[in-house]
Amino acid sequence: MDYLSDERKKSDFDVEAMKVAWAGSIQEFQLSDRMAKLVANDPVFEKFTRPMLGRKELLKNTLRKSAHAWKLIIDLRLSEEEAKWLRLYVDEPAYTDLHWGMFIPAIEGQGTEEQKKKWLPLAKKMQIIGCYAQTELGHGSNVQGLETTATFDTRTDEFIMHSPTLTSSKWWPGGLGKLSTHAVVYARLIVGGQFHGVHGFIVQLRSLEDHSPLPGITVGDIGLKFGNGAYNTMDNGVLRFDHVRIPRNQMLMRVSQVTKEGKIMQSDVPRQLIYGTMVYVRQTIVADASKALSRAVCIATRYSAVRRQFGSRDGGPETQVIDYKTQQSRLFPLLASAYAFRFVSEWLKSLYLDVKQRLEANEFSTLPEAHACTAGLKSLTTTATADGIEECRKLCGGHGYLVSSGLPELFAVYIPACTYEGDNVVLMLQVARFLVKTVSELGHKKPVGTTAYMGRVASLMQKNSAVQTAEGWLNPGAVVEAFESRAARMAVRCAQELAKFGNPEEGFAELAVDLVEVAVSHCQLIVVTKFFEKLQQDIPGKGVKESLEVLCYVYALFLLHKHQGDFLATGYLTPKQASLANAQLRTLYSKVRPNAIALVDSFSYTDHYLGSILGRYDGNVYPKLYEAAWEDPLNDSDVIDGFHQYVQPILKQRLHSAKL
Ligand SMILES: CCCCCCCCCCCCCCCCCC(=O)SCCNC(=O)CCNC(=O)[C@H](O)C(C)(C)COP(=O)(O)OP(=O)(O)OC[C@H]1O[C@@H](n2cnc3c(N)ncnc32)[C@H](O)[C@@H]1OP(=O)(O)O
Ligand SMILES: Cc1cc2nc3c(=O)[nH]c(=O)nc-3n(C[C@H](O)[C@H](O)[C@H](O)COP(=O)(O)OP(=O)(O)OC[C@H]3O[C@@H](n4cnc5c(N)ncnc54)[C@H](O)[C@@H]3O)c2cc1C
Repeated sequence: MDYLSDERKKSDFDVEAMKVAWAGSIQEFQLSDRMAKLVANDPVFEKFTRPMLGRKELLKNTLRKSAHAWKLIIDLRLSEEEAKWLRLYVDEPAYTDLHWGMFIPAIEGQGTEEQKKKWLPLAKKMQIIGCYAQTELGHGSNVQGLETTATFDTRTDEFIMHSPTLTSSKWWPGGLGKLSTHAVVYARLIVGGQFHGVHGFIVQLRSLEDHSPLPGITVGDIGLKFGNGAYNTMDNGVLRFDHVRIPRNQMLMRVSQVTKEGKIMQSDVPRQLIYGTMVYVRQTIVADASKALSRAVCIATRYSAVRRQFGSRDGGPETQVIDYKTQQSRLFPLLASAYAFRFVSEWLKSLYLDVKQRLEANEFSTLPEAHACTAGLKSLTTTATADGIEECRKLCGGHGYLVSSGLPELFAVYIPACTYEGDNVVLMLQVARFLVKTVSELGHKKPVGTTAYMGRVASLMQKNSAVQTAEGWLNPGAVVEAFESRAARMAVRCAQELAKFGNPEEGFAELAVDLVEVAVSHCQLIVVTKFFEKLQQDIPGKGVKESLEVLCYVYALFLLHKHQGDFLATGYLTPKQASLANAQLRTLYSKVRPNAIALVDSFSYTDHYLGSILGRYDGNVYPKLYEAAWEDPLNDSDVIDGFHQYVQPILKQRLHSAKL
């Protein structure tokens, strides 16, 4: 029985067409759908018991799933795209993520043609397993502060990899702890006693015969992480080198080369390319944010339609909690954010592919913008998603706290995204630097791309909002101009404050909090703009574009309401205009309400992928929750192990003293 069928009948758009809009194209939808079903129907990929497994059992289970996934990739001759979808739906972090997601891209981006020819075939056939060993016990954010050394020995034509201090121990790399045979290790290049910056080196860590660590290498797992199951399926590791020698040609040499004689040769490739793998991964993390948030929102929306509380005076049905305005004001902006992040990630992927092509042709002019966009959007979307998943847990009341709701594990697995691949504050400060530089160059350099609006800074500083009515806010021009003016005014004001400092670095440190706010406002502008640009495209299907339009306004006006202090303080909006935006937001929530279930159905998630009793497609929540309780190992027997030893004596003592 479908307990949500009445809800599904309320929607006024074509859900199948929306599924295609969400996926990006019919081909992408079919591909994703095929992989989702393949995983859901395969018992090896069962995941309900995962949070109850001990660490060793858990990791072994992950290895079994990874091996099975690899066998499917080979046997079914899956394409790279299909393999990515398969990985998504298997839904379990594993050492293979870092192998495919960072080790291989690092070699592709920073290796010479010769190096790529040697290492990539081995890696792509998984004849070696690699990880990305950058972070150390003492430094993660400050990459230039890494302490591991790679000292060139001209006599033997080798680098000596060494960990000179405790804090130089590599710490955190996924896949390093127990599985990797190789790593791209980031270390200080020392030639002729001189430091020449941090570079990547391919280092073999374990024997390809018996997997034991090679001489001079100490390697292991760093221990349990937050939550049950969750990211504990990953062997994040610690690694130390004791004067380990590697051949010279294992330094990744696309950016700088070291000759046999110990000469450093700089190519015309900018140094920043050493950070290139991070640009790639940050871009994929934005896409992952929309997936994680949409998943949490799907659970919370379906459950909010099933759950009833209060409101019945005559014995009739109580109110569905989704009908409370407060519930809508917390849930619908998250639903809109999931769609907004999906579309901005689509745009970011195209920006990245363009930059990648240019980099391959040694054209580097767009790298700074790509860095600012990937860093900023990674930071913005992961922060909102982590907070959003927790909000979804609260939207599900007490039952949201049960592991069977799927939300605790989703939260635990997701939150490190705010830290890995760059701490979110550190990344926003990178965006701020880029914006300050853009403002300082306005006189002689025309800003392009996502900062093009800065070119109209004079008019953005003068013109105020013309909105007079709540309906006036349903105008893309009015909304985008509001976000542009806020971002431009905040950036200019910050640049003026910075100019008061004699030492710019001192000013940057002192004004860091304001600078982060400027960066956030710029990134929100990007997301809002890209959502409106998406709506300019041909989006087929009855009512699909109209529903997306409503979500786009919800996203933008929710942000405007949340940050109205900025809009008011910059003088672009009057308090009346801000309250008109809020009134419009309430109207928009009423428009979302009948479509809410259909909008989450459009994600096309299987019950397996959602992994949530509260988010079941059929809404059959209560019987399934009740059933699941009895499957808990504690309910295997009526009297629990330990009772006779530890509890009964206390009870008996009470009986004894009661008699007294
Ligand atoms: C087939 C199967 C498929 C399977 C698929 C599986 C998919 C799985 C996906 C992968 C899963 C991933 C799981 C996550 C794992 C986490 C891994 C990590 O955390 S790894 C560890 C991650 N660790 C971190 O993220 C560390 C974070 N820290 C950093 O990135 C840096 O230290 C820093 C940026 C903060 C400072 O840098 P620093 O050099 O000290 O100082 P400055 O600030 O002065 O910058 C100098 C100049 O460089 C510029 N620039 C900077 N960055 C970039 C860039 N990326 N680019 C370009 N440019 C960049 C900057 O703009 C400036 O330019 P200019 O003004 O001179 O023109
Ligand atoms: C689950 C997980 C997986 C990971 N996987 C890998 C991996 O595969 N490979 C790898 O190399 N690394 C990996 N990492 C490490 C990760 O990339 C780093 O933890 C991350 O870059 C943050 O660096 P940090 O730990 O040094 O934080 P810190 O920089 O020490 O951050 C601590 C606090 O200081 C603040 N802070 C730091 N610098 C500044 C500044 N300049 N201005 C203002 N505030 C600042 C931060 O905002 C934060 O609040 C992983 C981490 C996690 C949690």
